[in-house]
Amino acid sequence: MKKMAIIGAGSMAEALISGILENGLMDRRNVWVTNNSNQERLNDLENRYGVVGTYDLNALFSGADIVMLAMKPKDAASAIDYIRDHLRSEMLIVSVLAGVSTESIEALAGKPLSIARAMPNTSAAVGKSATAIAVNARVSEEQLETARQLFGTVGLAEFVEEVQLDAVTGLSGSGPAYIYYLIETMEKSAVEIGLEKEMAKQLIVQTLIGAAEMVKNSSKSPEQLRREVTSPGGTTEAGIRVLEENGVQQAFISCIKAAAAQSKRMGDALCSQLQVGKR
Ligand SMILES: NC(=O)C1=CN([C@@H]2O[C@H](COP(=O)(O)OP(=O)(O)OC[C@H]3O[C@@H](n4cnc5c(N)ncnc54)[C@H](OP(=O)(O)O)[C@@H]3O)[C@@H](O)[C@H]2O)C=CC1
Ligand SMILES: O=C(O)[C@@H]1CCC=N1
Repeated sequence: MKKMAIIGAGSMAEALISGILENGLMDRRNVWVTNNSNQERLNDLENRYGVVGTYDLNALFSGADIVMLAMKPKDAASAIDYIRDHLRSEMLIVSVLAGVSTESIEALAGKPLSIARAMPNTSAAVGKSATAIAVNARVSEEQLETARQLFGTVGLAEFVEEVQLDAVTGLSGSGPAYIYYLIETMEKSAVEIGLEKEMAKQLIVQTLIGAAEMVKNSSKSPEQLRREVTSPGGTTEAGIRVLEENGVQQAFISCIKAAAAQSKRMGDALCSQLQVGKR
C-alpha cells in the first residue's frame, strides 16, 4: 500500500484513519484526505493524526494506489463526477457507501474500475470493526489481499457476495448504534433505580464485554447462555418477561430488517437513476 486518497472526511473516514494508523499499516504521511468544503475539519484531522488534508486533486491522487470513497451515498454522484478524471483502472477503489453497488460506482465514473465495496462500522477506530467486503470481477488477487489487510487491521474482515451487503449494513454497519441505544437505555434505568451514572456505565460496559466474550468463546448458544442466567422464579426471569410482553425481540428483528431494506432502497434508487442492473 503506497498511498491512500480518502474522499470524505466524516465519522467513518476518521474511524478508519484512526484504526489504520494505530496498527501501523500505513505511514501517516501517505494517508491523504479531502472533503466537500470543510477546511477546519481537514486541519483537525491533520493535527490529530498527522495525515495530509487537501483540496488539490492532483496532489491528492498523485501516486495513490488506493482511493477510498467515504462520502454519504447521496453525495456519491457529485463527488465521483468531481474526481472522475483522476480515477485509473489500476487503482483499488474502496467504497464504504451504504447501498451503492460496484456497478453504480463504475457507471458514475463512466469507466471500468477495480472496486472493493466494504461495510465496516465505526468500531474500526478501536480496531474492532466487523467488516464485510465484496469485490467486483476486476479486482486482482493482490488488490483483494490489500482490501483484506486494510480492513483486517481494523477488526474482523470477511468476504461476502455483494448481494449480502444490504443485510450486513442493517446488521453490523448500523449495529454499533443499536448497542449504544441499549447502553443509553440501561444507563437511564440504572439512574432511576438509584445508581450513580458513572458507576452504572462501568457496570454496563463490563457486562456487555463479558457477555460478548462469552458468546465468542463458549461452545454454548446465546440462548443457552441466557437460560443459565435465568433462575426459575428469579430476577432475570422477571426482567425478561417484561421484554417479551413488550415485543422487544420482534422490535429488534424489525429494526435490523428496516435498516437492511433502507440500504437496498438507497442502492436500487441509484441503480434505476443510472440504468444499471439492480442487485
Ligand atoms: N457512520 C457510520 O457508522 C458508517 C458509515 N458508512 C458509510 O460511510 C460513508 C460516510 O458516512 P459518515 O462518515 O457517517 O458521513 P459524514 O457525514 O460524517 O461525512 C461525510 C463526508 O463526506 C464529505 N463529502 C460530501 N460531499 C463530498 C464531495 N462532493 N467530495 C468530497 N467529500 C464530500 C463531507 O464533507 P463536508 O463536511 O465538507 O461536507 C464529509 O467529510 C457513508 O456512505 C456511509 O454509508 C459505512 C459504515 C458505517
Ligand atoms: O446510517 C447509515 O446510513 C450508515 C451506514 C451504516 C451505518 N451508518
